[in-house]
Amino acid sequence: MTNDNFLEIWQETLNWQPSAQQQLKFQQLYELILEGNRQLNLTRITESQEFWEKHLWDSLRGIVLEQQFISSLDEGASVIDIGTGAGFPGIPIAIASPNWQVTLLDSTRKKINFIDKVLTELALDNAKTLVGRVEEIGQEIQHRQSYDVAVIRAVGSPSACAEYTLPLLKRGGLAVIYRGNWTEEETAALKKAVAQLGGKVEAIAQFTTPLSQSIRHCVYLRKIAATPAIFPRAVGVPTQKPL
Ligand SMILES: C[S@@+](CC[C@H](N)C(=O)[O-])C[C@H]1O[C@@H](n2cnc3c(N)ncnc32)[C@H](O)[C@@H]1O
Repeated sequence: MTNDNFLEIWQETLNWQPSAQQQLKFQQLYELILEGNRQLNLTRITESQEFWEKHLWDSLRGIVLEQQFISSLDEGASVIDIGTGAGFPGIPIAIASPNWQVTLLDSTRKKINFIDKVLTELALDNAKTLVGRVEEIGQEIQHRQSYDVAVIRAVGSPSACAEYTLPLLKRGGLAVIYRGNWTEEETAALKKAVAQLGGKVEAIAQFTTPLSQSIRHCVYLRKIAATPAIFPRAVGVPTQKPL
Protein backbone atom coordinates (compact mmCIF):
# COMPACT_ATOMS: atom_id res chain seq x y z
CA MET A 1 0.00 0.00 0.00
CA THR A 2 1.75 3.17 -1.12
CA ASN A 3 0.40 5.74 1.30
CA ASP A 4 1.69 8.74 -0.62
CA ASN A 5 -0.88 8.14 -3.34
CA PHE A 6 -3.65 8.65 -0.84
CA LEU A 7 -2.52 11.88 0.82
CA GLU A 8 -4.40 14.13 -1.58
CA ILE A 9 -7.55 12.05 -1.30
CA TRP A 10 -7.46 12.21 2.51
CA GLN A 11 -7.19 15.97 2.23
CA GLU A 12 -9.88 16.42 -0.43
CA THR A 13 -12.45 14.10 1.09
CA LEU A 14 -11.95 14.34 4.85
CA ASN A 15 -9.99 17.58 5.13
CA TRP A 16 -7.40 15.67 7.12
CA GLN A 17 -3.99 14.16 6.42
CA PRO A 18 -2.07 11.50 8.32
CA SER A 19 1.39 12.42 9.58
CA ALA A 20 4.37 10.38 8.35
CA GLN A 21 4.16 8.33 11.56
CA GLN A 22 0.44 7.69 11.10
CA GLN A 23 1.03 6.65 7.48
CA LEU A 24 3.64 4.19 8.68
CA LYS A 25 1.18 2.73 11.20
CA PHE A 26 -1.49 2.34 8.51
CA GLN A 27 1.05 0.48 6.37
CA GLN A 28 2.12 -1.75 9.27
CA LEU A 29 -1.54 -2.45 10.08
CA TYR A 30 -2.13 -3.53 6.48
CA GLU A 31 0.84 -5.89 6.58
CA LEU A 32 -0.19 -7.38 9.93
CA ILE A 33 -3.73 -7.99 8.67
CA LEU A 34 -2.37 -9.78 5.58
CA GLU A 35 -0.15 -11.90 7.83
CA GLY A 36 -2.96 -12.59 10.34
CA ASN A 37 -5.31 -13.59 7.53
CA ARG A 38 -3.11 -16.63 6.84
CA GLN A 39 -4.18 -18.16 10.17
CA LEU A 40 -7.47 -16.42 10.92
CA ASN A 41 -10.37 -15.44 8.73
CA LEU A 42 -10.06 -11.72 9.51
CA THR A 43 -11.21 -9.97 6.36
CA ARG A 44 -11.97 -10.58 2.70
CA ILE A 45 -10.51 -7.18 1.88
CA THR A 46 -6.83 -7.69 1.13
CA GLU A 47 -6.12 -5.81 -2.09
CA SER A 48 -4.33 -2.58 -1.14
CA GLN A 49 -6.65 0.06 -2.65
CA GLU A 50 -9.70 -1.75 -1.35
CA PHE A 51 -8.11 -2.05 2.10
CA TRP A 52 -7.36 1.68 2.09
CA GLU A 53 -10.93 2.59 1.08
CA LYS A 54 -13.04 0.03 2.96
CA HIS A 55 -10.98 -0.26 6.12
CA LEU A 56 -8.94 2.93 6.58
CA TRP A 57 -10.96 5.66 4.86
CA ASP A 58 -14.30 4.14 5.82
CA SER A 59 -13.28 3.85 9.48
CA LEU A 60 -12.29 7.52 9.70
CA ARG A 61 -15.05 9.16 7.68
CA GLY A 62 -17.49 8.58 10.54
CA ILE A 63 -15.46 10.60 13.00
CA VAL A 64 -13.38 12.99 10.91
CA LEU A 65 -16.06 14.37 8.64
CA GLU A 66 -18.49 15.03 11.43
CA GLN A 67 -16.20 17.42 13.28
CA GLN A 68 -19.12 19.50 14.50
CA PHE A 69 -20.37 16.54 16.57
CA ILE A 70 -17.01 15.33 17.71
CA SER A 71 -15.38 18.70 18.45
CA SER A 72 -17.47 19.17 21.58
CA LEU A 73 -15.65 16.21 23.12
CA ASP A 74 -12.63 16.51 25.37
CA GLU A 75 -9.18 15.95 23.97
CA GLY A 76 -9.10 12.77 26.03
CA ALA A 77 -12.40 11.28 24.88
CA SER A 78 -13.05 7.65 25.71
CA VAL A 79 -14.26 5.60 22.75
CA ILE A 80 -15.54 2.03 22.47
CA ASP A 81 -15.65 0.05 19.21
CA ILE A 82 -18.30 -2.66 19.57
CA GLY A 83 -17.75 -5.86 17.54
CA THR A 84 -14.40 -4.59 16.30
CA GLY A 85 -13.49 -7.85 14.45
CA ALA A 86 -9.99 -7.31 13.07
CA GLY A 87 -9.98 -3.80 14.61
CA PHE A 88 -12.30 -1.68 12.46
CA PRO A 89 -13.16 1.12 12.79
CA GLY A 90 -11.36 1.29 16.19
CA ILE A 91 -7.69 0.82 15.24
CA PRO A 92 -7.63 3.50 12.50
CA ILE A 93 -9.48 5.81 14.92
CA ALA A 94 -6.84 5.19 17.61
CA ILE A 95 -4.06 5.89 15.08
CA ALA A 96 -5.74 9.09 13.86
CA SER A 97 -6.70 10.38 17.33
CA PRO A 98 -3.76 9.75 19.70
CA ASN A 99 -5.49 11.73 22.48
CA TRP A 100 -8.48 9.42 22.53
CA GLN A 101 -8.55 6.25 24.62
CA VAL A 102 -10.04 3.51 22.46
CA THR A 103 -11.46 0.21 23.78
CA LEU A 104 -11.80 -2.53 21.19
CA LEU A 105 -14.54 -5.00 22.14
CA ASP A 106 -15.29 -8.33 20.49
CA SER A 107 -16.83 -11.60 21.65
CA THR A 108 -14.25 -13.72 19.77
CA ARG A 109 -11.12 -14.41 21.82
CA LYS A 110 -9.02 -15.29 18.72
CA LYS A 111 -9.69 -11.91 17.12
CA ILE A 112 -8.86 -10.09 20.35
CA ASN A 113 -5.59 -12.05 20.64
CA PHE A 114 -4.72 -10.92 17.13
CA ILE A 115 -5.55 -7.28 17.97
CA ASP A 116 -3.40 -7.45 21.13
CA LYS A 117 -0.46 -8.39 18.90
CA VAL A 118 -1.24 -5.52 16.51
CA LEU A 119 -1.44 -2.98 19.35
CA THR A 120 1.98 -4.11 20.63
CA GLU A 121 3.60 -4.04 17.18
CA LEU A 122 2.18 -0.58 16.43
CA ALA A 123 3.03 0.67 19.95
CA LEU A 124 -0.53 1.95 20.08
CA ASP A 125 -0.77 2.69 23.78
CA ASN A 126 -4.04 4.66 23.54
CA ALA A 127 -5.96 1.48 22.64
CA LYS A 128 -6.83 -1.64 24.65
CA THR A 129 -8.94 -4.74 24.12
CA LEU A 130 -11.93 -6.26 25.86
CA VAL A 131 -13.40 -9.73 25.27
CA GLY A 132 -17.09 -10.28 25.86
CA ARG A 133 -20.63 -9.92 24.66
CA VAL A 134 -21.78 -6.33 24.49
CA GLU A 135 -25.11 -7.28 26.11
CA GLU A 136 -23.15 -8.26 29.25
CA ILE A 137 -20.50 -5.53 29.06
CA GLY A 138 -23.29 -2.92 28.84
CA GLN A 139 -24.57 -4.06 32.25
CA GLU A 140 -21.16 -3.91 33.97
CA ILE A 141 -20.69 -0.93 36.24
CA GLN A 142 -17.16 -0.19 34.99
CA HIS A 143 -18.41 0.14 31.40
CA ARG A 144 -22.02 1.31 31.60
CA GLN A 145 -22.43 5.06 31.01
CA SER A 146 -18.63 5.38 30.73
CA TYR A 147 -17.85 6.33 27.13
CA ASP A 148 -18.00 9.59 25.16
CA VAL A 149 -18.25 7.87 21.78
CA ALA A 150 -19.38 4.36 20.75
CA VAL A 151 -18.71 3.25 17.18
CA ILE A 152 -20.20 0.15 15.58
CA ARG A 153 -19.82 -1.24 12.05
CA ALA A 154 -21.33 -4.41 10.55
CA VAL A 155 -22.55 -5.91 13.82
CA GLY A 156 -26.37 -5.96 13.65
CA SER A 157 -29.60 -4.22 12.72
CA PRO A 158 -29.89 -0.49 13.46
CA SER A 159 -32.11 -1.08 16.52
CA ALA A 160 -29.69 -3.73 17.90
CA CYS A 161 -26.82 -1.26 17.36
CA ALA A 162 -28.79 1.37 19.31
CA GLU A 163 -29.38 -1.10 22.15
CA TYR A 164 -25.67 -2.05 22.18
CA THR A 165 -24.28 1.50 22.06
CA LEU A 166 -26.54 3.79 24.13
CA PRO A 167 -26.21 2.04 27.54
CA LEU A 168 -22.41 2.38 27.29
CA LEU A 169 -22.50 6.14 26.66
CA LYS A 170 -22.30 8.93 29.19
CA ARG A 171 -25.16 11.40 28.99
CA GLY A 172 -24.31 13.71 26.07
CA GLY A 173 -22.21 10.98 24.40
CA LEU A 174 -22.43 10.06 20.74
CA ALA A 175 -23.02 6.72 18.98
CA VAL A 176 -21.81 6.38 15.40
CA ILE A 177 -23.49 3.56 13.50
CA TYR A 178 -21.73 2.80 10.21
CA ARG A 179 -24.08 1.58 7.48
CA GLY A 180 -24.07 0.94 3.75
CA ASN A 181 -27.50 1.81 2.37
CA TRP A 182 -30.08 3.60 4.47
CA THR A 183 -33.82 4.23 4.03
CA GLU A 184 -36.48 6.51 5.51
CA GLU A 185 -38.23 3.43 6.94
CA GLU A 186 -35.07 2.55 8.83
CA THR A 187 -34.98 6.05 10.32
CA ALA A 188 -38.59 5.71 11.50
CA ALA A 189 -37.94 2.28 13.10
CA LEU A 190 -34.71 3.47 14.69
CA LYS A 191 -36.37 6.56 16.21
CA LYS A 192 -38.85 4.30 17.99
CA ALA A 193 -36.06 2.14 19.43
CA VAL A 194 -33.81 5.04 20.38
CA ALA A 195 -36.59 6.81 22.30
CA GLN A 196 -36.81 3.79 24.66
CA LEU A 197 -33.06 3.85 25.27
CA GLY A 198 -32.58 7.48 26.33
CA GLY A 199 -31.29 8.68 22.97
CA LYS A 200 -32.26 10.65 19.91
CA VAL A 201 -31.28 10.43 16.25
CA GLU A 202 -29.08 13.48 15.87
CA ALA A 203 -28.05 13.23 12.21
CA ILE A 204 -27.73 10.89 9.27
CA ALA A 205 -24.84 11.60 6.94
CA GLN A 206 -24.42 10.15 3.46
CA PHE A 207 -20.97 9.59 1.96
CA THR A 208 -19.60 8.53 -1.40
CA THR A 209 -16.42 6.49 -1.10
CA PRO A 210 -13.54 8.13 -2.99
CA LEU A 211 -12.30 5.20 -5.10
CA SER A 212 -15.27 2.97 -5.93
CA GLN A 213 -17.91 5.73 -5.56
CA SER A 214 -20.08 3.54 -3.29
CA ILE A 215 -22.73 5.00 -1.03
CA ARG A 216 -22.28 4.79 2.75
CA HIS A 217 -24.13 6.29 5.71
CA CYS A 218 -23.34 7.15 9.27
CA VAL A 219 -26.16 7.43 11.77
CA TYR A 220 -25.36 9.61 14.80
CA LEU A 221 -27.29 9.04 18.03
CA ARG A 222 -27.03 11.39 20.98
CA LYS A 223 -27.61 10.10 24.52
CA ILE A 224 -29.95 12.58 26.18
CA ALA A 225 -31.19 10.65 29.25
CA ALA A 226 -30.20 7.63 31.35
CA THR A 227 -30.88 4.30 29.64
CA PRO A 228 -33.40 2.16 31.60
CA ALA A 229 -31.62 -0.62 33.54
CA ILE A 230 -33.28 -3.42 31.53
CA PHE A 231 -31.19 -2.43 28.48
CA PRO A 232 -29.22 -4.00 26.95
CA ARG A 233 -31.33 -7.11 27.31
CA ALA A 234 -29.81 -10.61 27.69
CA VAL A 235 -27.40 -12.04 25.09
CA GLY A 236 -29.17 -12.55 21.76
CA VAL A 237 -32.42 -10.78 22.70
CA PRO A 238 -31.63 -7.45 20.94
CA THR A 239 -31.35 -9.31 17.62
CA GLN A 240 -34.14 -11.85 18.22
CA LYS A 241 -36.68 -9.33 19.52
CA PRO A 242 -35.67 -5.97 18.05
CA LEU A 243 -37.10 -2.92 19.82
C1 LIG B 1 -18.96 -8.68 10.60
S1 LIG B 1 -17.83 -8.47 11.92
C2 LIG B 1 -17.49 -6.74 11.77
C3 LIG B 1 -16.11 -6.41 12.23
C4 LIG B 1 -15.70 -4.92 12.14
N1 LIG B 1 -16.55 -4.08 12.97
C5 LIG B 1 -15.69 -4.45 10.71
O1 LIG B 1 -16.52 -3.62 10.35
O2 LIG B 1 -14.81 -4.88 9.94
C6 LIG B 1 -18.84 -8.53 13.39
C7 LIG B 1 -18.03 -8.71 14.65
O3 LIG B 1 -18.89 -8.44 15.76
C8 LIG B 1 -18.63 -9.39 16.79
N2 LIG B 1 -19.87 -9.49 17.56
C9 LIG B 1 -21.08 -9.90 17.10
N3 LIG B 1 -22.01 -9.86 18.08
C10 LIG B 1 -21.36 -9.41 19.20
C11 LIG B 1 -21.77 -9.18 20.55
N4 LIG B 1 -23.03 -9.40 20.92
N5 LIG B 1 -20.86 -8.71 21.43
C12 LIG B 1 -19.57 -8.50 21.04
N6 LIG B 1 -19.12 -8.72 19.78
C13 LIG B 1 -20.00 -9.17 18.87
C14 LIG B 1 -18.23 -10.66 16.05
O4 LIG B 1 -17.42 -11.52 16.84
C15 LIG B 1 -17.48 -10.10 14.83
O5 LIG B 1 -16.10 -10.04 15.06
